[in-house]
Amino acid sequence: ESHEYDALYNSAVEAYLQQRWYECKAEMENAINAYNTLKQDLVQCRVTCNYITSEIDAVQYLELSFLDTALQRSNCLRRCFEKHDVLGVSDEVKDAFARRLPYDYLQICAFKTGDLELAVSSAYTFIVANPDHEIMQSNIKFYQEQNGVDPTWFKDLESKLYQKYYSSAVASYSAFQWHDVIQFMEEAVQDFLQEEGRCQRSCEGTYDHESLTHFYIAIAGLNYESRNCSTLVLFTDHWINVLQCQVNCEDEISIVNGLQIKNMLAEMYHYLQFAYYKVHDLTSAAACTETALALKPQDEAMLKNKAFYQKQGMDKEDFSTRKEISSYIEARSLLLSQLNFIRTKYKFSEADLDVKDIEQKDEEESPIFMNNAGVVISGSSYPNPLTNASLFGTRDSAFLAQLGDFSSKRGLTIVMENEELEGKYRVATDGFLTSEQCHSLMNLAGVRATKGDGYQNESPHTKFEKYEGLTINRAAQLAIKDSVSLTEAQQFLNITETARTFLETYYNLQIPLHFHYTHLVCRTALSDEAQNGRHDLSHPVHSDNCYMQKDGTCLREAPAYVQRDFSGIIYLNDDFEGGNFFFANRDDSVQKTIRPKCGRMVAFESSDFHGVLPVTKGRRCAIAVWYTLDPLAKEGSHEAAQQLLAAKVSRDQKLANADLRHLLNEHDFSLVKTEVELNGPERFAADGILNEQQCKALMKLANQGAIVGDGYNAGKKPTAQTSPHTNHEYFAGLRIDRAAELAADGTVDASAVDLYLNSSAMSLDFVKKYFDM
Ligand SMILES: O=C(O)CCC(=O)C(=O)O
Ligand SMILES: [Fe+2]
Repeated sequence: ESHEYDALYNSAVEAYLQQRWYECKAEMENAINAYNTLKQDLVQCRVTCNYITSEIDAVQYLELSFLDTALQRSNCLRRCFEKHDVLGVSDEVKDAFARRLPYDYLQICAFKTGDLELAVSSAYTFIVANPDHEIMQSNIKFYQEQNGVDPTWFKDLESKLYQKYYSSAVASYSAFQWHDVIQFMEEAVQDFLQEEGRCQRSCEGTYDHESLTHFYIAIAGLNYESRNCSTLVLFTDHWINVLQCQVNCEDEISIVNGLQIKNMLAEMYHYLQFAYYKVHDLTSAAACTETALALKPQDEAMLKNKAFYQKQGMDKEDFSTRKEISSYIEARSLLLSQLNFIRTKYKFSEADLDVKDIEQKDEEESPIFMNNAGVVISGSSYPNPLTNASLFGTRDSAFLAQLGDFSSKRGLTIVMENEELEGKYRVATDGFLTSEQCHSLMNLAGVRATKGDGYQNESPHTKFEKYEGLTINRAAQLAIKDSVSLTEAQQFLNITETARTFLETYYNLQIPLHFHYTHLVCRTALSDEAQNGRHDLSHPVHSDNCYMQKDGTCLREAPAYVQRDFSGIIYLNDDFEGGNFFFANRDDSVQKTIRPKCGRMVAFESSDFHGVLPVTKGRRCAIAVWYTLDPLAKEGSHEAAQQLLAAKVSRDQKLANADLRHLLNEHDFSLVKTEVELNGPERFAADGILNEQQCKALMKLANQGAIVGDGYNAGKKPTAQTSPHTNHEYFAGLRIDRAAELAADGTVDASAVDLYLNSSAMSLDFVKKYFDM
């Protein structure tokens, strides 16, 4: 059956499809209004029913009294939802609204009916949530170029109050309207906090309908001793999701005009303290400074401000965190500790439970290792580009054929994919290298991987292994100096390029994938005796683009390499013990291991938790490549290395010419740059054509014989003009024929003129030989 809200939306879409523009416009506006009211009702129900659970203490989660309360709450919600008919909307329609699709339709229908203002704001509202939508981008451009379009029409119709206030406050700040900054920003703060509360209420959503009632009924029917354990795990999983969603709320809403604002709350108090200072309200300024610090401790600017206000005579009492924020922080830390509690306390029972998750862990010993990347940084995360669905093409038969073709042409075999590797974007592929190639790359690593390149000689991860690293750039540098073989360095580059194009193809990416960083790494076990008492990993569980938190989440924020989207590790050997790669669970335990072998690549989303089991015997080598979708973040050195090697090839080709080689050797000339480095055909740079002494002699010749205009005003008398190019310089020349005349009448040194003649002849010879003429 079709629900009321679905019907409204679908009928508007239908009108659009049938080009009934006026109806489309009216109905879509209706649907949008109805949906917004619905969202408010939904939150209101949760607020109303929430008091029932609000008293629950974390420890009570296991108690029956909690289940009792939960059941009451569930009933309250159900009554409220029924009253407002808030369940009457399908997931598809919910999704459409979440993606702001209605504004895409509304934009067209409004335009067709001549309502340019609504068309413009709809387009803008849509692009705010879909910034990469190309068609809408060009629509926006089109509207910008239309006559009679008012710039204020480009506004976000879905923008929340706090977003409007925030924008107004920032605009007032730019206009030095301090009182307005205060007024708007104070409103923005209040509404931000309310919105954060609404967001938290919506997090409780996923379970409210359908399964929630069943679930609570199921749980309430059991007594404490005989409770069904898998139901409890189900419940725990759900509750973790809810808490996690609530923890994320702050970041989730820290967006203005489609832009993520880092530490938005702290930022607001930053504006406030400044505005209060400007209106000479130092007490409020001090309080806002302290509040900003409570939200973002160690903020340098704010610490300086505090010192400044102290100097202005503000006392300790003046620096008190504002009440709304102290309670906000308190509530937030309670949330975090609940999340932590439920994650750790509930885990213990899992060992006794017969659930799928646990069975898998038994395949492999699953040691719990400490992760040493527990850096906690507050603030908002780097947005994950992979959430943009339009990034990936459809995996239809045409695509599969193309992938098959690509793989077979290069001798690649996909051996394990998402399903088997239990994740998203995970793939293991064999055949990237032949055993000769593996050999020669291991040789490259062995001969030249040096201390300080990529990593130190000592492993950054464990004292039980030695660590060698070689970056792509250094490999190229070494090849230039003939310290390593050019072919090996080229292989290093080529293999990463093949891997890159493979992943671009495999993921069916609609935009290019770039290198972010590349290096070759070998881990070697120290002696057998040295392995005694070893309990650590070769590479502790980590993520390649974010910081793992104690609570199992991951903070994608600098200084983590936030731009990394995919990781690919290409293995060079398997004749070592231990050293399996593994994907990790959120508690650092092993989820799935993969045995390295020559030519095998394992690729995954960089945020995935993973690590390397201890290498207990032998040497394990791999090429690690990180990729980014952000063209601005692409690895400069990868291209530089490619250039260097190409330059080397081109130079080697030139030097294959024996005449040129001879000339270079004979005169101590050196070829510095060729066409490749100079970015164009028939160009070169060479050193050593003249030595220092010769340069001095020619400079002296110029000083004695050069005159204004010579060479440029040939045949004419020197003019008053100082330089043919600029009025700010004196420009003098000495043609070779006039130099000869001057030598003949003794005005200049004849040997210098000889040198002038010889060196130009030499350069002619060089040019002829270089270009093989
Ligand atoms: O060598 C491996 O298998 C993984 C290495 C890794 O995860 C890393 O370097 O970030
Ligand atoms: Fe990694």
